[in-house]
Amino acid sequence: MKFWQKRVLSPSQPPPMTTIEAFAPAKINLTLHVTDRRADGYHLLDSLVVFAGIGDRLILKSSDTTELEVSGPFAGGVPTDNRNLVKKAAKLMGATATINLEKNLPHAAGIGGGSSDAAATIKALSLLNSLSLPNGAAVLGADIPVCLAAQAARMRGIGEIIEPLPDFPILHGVLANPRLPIETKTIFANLKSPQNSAMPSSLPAFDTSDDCITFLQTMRNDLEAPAIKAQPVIEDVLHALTQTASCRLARMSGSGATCFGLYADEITAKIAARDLQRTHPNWWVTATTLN
Ligand SMILES: C[C@@](CO)(OP(=O)(O)O)[C@H](O)COP(=O)(O)OP(=O)(O)OC[C@H]1O[C@@H](n2ccc(N)nc2=O)[C@H](O)[C@@H]1O
Ligand SMILES: Nc1ncnc2c1ncn2[C@@H]1O[C@H](COP(=O)(O)OP(=O)(O)O)[C@@H](O)[C@H]1O
Repeated sequence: MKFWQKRVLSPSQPPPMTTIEAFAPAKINLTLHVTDRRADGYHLLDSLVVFAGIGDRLILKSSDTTELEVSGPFAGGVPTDNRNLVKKAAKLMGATATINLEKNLPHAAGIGGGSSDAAATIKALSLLNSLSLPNGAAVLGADIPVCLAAQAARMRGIGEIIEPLPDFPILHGVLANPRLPIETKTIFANLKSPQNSAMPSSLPAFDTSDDCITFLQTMRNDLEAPAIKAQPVIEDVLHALTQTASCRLARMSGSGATCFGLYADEITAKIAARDLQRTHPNWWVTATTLN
């Protein structure tokens, strides 16, 4: 018997270690219309969601136990115990792994960092262990279904109804966060009225990014007002984005505090990001694609 045959056939031989890298992009709510509140307190949403070119990065290695190490510029304050959505995702999958999470996104920031990490973990563990994707992943959070889709989509219900928009144009944006965490629950609780108009039942065709921005200008984020009330600096972020050269639209994402500006092209967005970072050195500012 050749040595390699022996290795394959020996039952005492451990399986070869398998490693997978995963990208967890930031989620951006281009619109966020809150249309009603359910009896259980959760709100019905109508939201146009896209994903950024920037995000967290994960490395998962097969292991008999789950260990999580968090590194990166936003590691501080992220729980590494069972409260971390990555660990919750592994538990939901019934799988174990050694996981390194490089936290590049600010947390509690309205850009679904934790949800995107969890969705990336679910997909990576399904590949590592030949498991099918679970149906009930939404138990981990309302943003999990859209983060599993990880593509431009209209999101409705409390987040469980996902309609992918495959031909969505690439937008060029700037993300800006004043480095103040915001608790999603508090912002929903401070909403004046849960009953607001939905987006049009059928969305227009977005042939170009320009078509899309023109449409977005007529839409809203209903959580903007309660978020500004909780953290008035958000108004400064929106104002500063609006003031950048050639900004076509400035709006808050999710429950905040991250806001985004939209621009006609990559170079305009990069110049806006550079200028905004110069005038507000303490904010987190980045230019990115969105789609
Ligand atoms: C607002 C959104 C918009 O995409 O984004 P973020 O600001 O979190 O990024 C999401 O709906 C957030 O999703 P997620 O962060 O997963 O929320 P969950 O953990 O399920 O819920 C946190 C709390 O937010 C409130 N909540 C959340 C979703 C929803 N449709 N209605 C709600 O009222 C509830 O009070 C809930 O207790
Ligand atoms: N992997 C994770 N990354 C970031 N935050 C996490 C993670 N797992 C759990 N959390 C917790 O979830 C909370 C919300 O984080 P995040 O998903 O970034 O915010 P948001 O829902 O506003 O987009 C944080 O305050 C943090 O304590």
